[in-house]
Amino acid sequence: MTEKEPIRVVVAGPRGRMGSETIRMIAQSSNLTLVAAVDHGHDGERIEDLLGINGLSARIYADIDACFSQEQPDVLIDFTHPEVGKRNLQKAIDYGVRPVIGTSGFSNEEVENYRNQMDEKKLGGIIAPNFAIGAVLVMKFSQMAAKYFPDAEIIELHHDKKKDAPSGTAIKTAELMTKTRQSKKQGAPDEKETLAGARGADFDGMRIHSVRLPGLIAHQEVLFGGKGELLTLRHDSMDRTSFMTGVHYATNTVMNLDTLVYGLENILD
Ligand SMILES: NC(=O)C1=CN([C@@H]2O[C@H](COP(=O)(O)OP(=O)(O)OC[C@H]3O[C@@H](n4cnc5c(N)ncnc54)[C@H](OP(=O)(O)O)[C@@H]3O)[C@@H](O)[C@H]2O)C=CC1
Ligand SMILES: O=C(O)C1=N[C@H](C(=O)O)C[C@H](O)C1
Repeated sequence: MTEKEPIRVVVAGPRGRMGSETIRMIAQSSNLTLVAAVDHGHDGERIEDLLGINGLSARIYADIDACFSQEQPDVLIDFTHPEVGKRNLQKAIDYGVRPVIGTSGFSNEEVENYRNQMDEKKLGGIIAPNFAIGAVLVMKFSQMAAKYFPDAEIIELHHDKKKDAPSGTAIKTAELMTKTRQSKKQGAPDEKETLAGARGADFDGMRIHSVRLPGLIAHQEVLFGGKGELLTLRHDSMDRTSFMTGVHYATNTVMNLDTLVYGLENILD
């Protein structure tokens, strides 16, 4: 019996909170192999020297074109910054590398554009605003609940190094809720903010609030109010390992896809 070749993975953002956790996950995986990393500095260095993980001799490239043409990876995993993630995804499509994108900041129009390009090439990939299984379940449960409770508010809470607000997860949750929630402007019709921003961001009349504090990792609460009752859905990522089951699963799954999927919920059984 022949052993299956491991999936050849490149990670963009290897020094980051998520990129470094992803590299630790790959190092422990029996069917993934890290062939290189893409960083905007540290060109030519080795991952083991950069992260202190013994035995990971994968090279770091500052130039993604050089990385893809020399290493010929199967999959790119990207945890960088919104603008960088978009550039890297486009490069992955150009080189026929399957993208697994965790970086936030993609609009529906952008996803559609990348999907059209990938459909033409029959290239599999995923953009997932959140790879934690519990967070994905909160999104799905919120979609169910919004049908019965159109009055809802999302509170997302993150560490104070996070660059974007609201979180990609909160936006995706709100988008899923619009599939079942009757559109309405919430709160008193004549409500007035005496301090700008007090009522949070407006998404189809529903409010999203972003909390940023040291000590937090990634958390989300969705509150649904009805006559005499309140339903609260909450998920907490206590540690970035919470995202790794989803990243590993997505990396395996994109090998058998021929389109771009938006959201981990679309590939879970
Ligand atoms: N989908 C999911 O489940 C999750 C998604 N995220 C998202 O992932 C992204 C990264 O988060 P996080 O790891 O916390 O952020 P970090 O800031 O810790 O990491 C981002 C890394 O990308 C590096 N970087 C910047 N430019 C480039 C470039 N051109 N090429 C390669 N690397 C580059 C940064 O380097 P430098 O600091 O030198 O600029 C940094 O090391 C965010 O968008 C976040 O919202 C986060 C957690 C879970
Ligand atoms: O920046 C983070 O940390 C996270 N970002 C993602 C998002 O914007 O939703 C996923 C998770 O919430 C952690």
